[in-house]
Amino acid sequence: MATQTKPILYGYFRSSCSWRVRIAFALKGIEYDQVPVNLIQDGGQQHTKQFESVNPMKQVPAVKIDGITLCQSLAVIQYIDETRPGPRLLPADPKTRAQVRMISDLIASGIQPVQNLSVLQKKGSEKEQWAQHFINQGFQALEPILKQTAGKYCVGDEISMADTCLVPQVYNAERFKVDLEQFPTIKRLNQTLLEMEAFKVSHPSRQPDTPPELLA
Ligand SMILES: N[C@@H](CCC(=O)N[C@@H](CS)C(=O)NCC(=O)O)C(=O)O
Repeated sequence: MATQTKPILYGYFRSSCSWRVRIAFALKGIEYDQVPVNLIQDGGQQHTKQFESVNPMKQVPAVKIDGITLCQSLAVIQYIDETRPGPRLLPADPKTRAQVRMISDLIASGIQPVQNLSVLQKKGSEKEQWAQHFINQGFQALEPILKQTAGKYCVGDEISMADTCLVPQVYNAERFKVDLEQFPTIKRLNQTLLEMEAFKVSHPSRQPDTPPELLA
């Protein structure tokens, strides 16, 4: 059950997986503290012994909440959905819930891992082309699925975990110069969601560890 202590998010301003959790916290109106883990500086602070004791996967996000430490952004989001009031991020209806999980997993398991920092670091000068290729390939599948499921948001007209995954992935797509004109549904949903306060306050350009030159 919820305690008085604020959750602590170990994250990085530009990490799409951290942004998913920041969106969920904002949608639920949960106050939290942030501990920045700079994925680039000094060879990556995710590799320190200190952080390894928080998340042995050496990835962000990790969250300390209610006396436990959780990693894996979707597990965190589902935990806060199950324990906190506010908009349901996993709908009650089994069919729409399955669609929310399908879209979230498509992004979180099918797209983001192949363009993760540790993968791109192995690709050297090929990294931009590699990331662009796999995000593009993932979006080719995501677009027709979203065309079927979307209303105002990814699944119907209720905000959900799928939306917390979509916007950060589009942010990565833009970084790697994926042509979003090919994906009108993804583009429309992204624009709609970015208008929402929860997506604005959690944006990479507005975090405590955002470098001054990138602050919005
Ligand atoms: N499945 C994990 C993935 C976490 C992940 O890949 N995090 C990235 C940032 S978005 C990371 O920490 N990368 C560090 C690295 O590749 O060294 C989740 O959803 O939380």
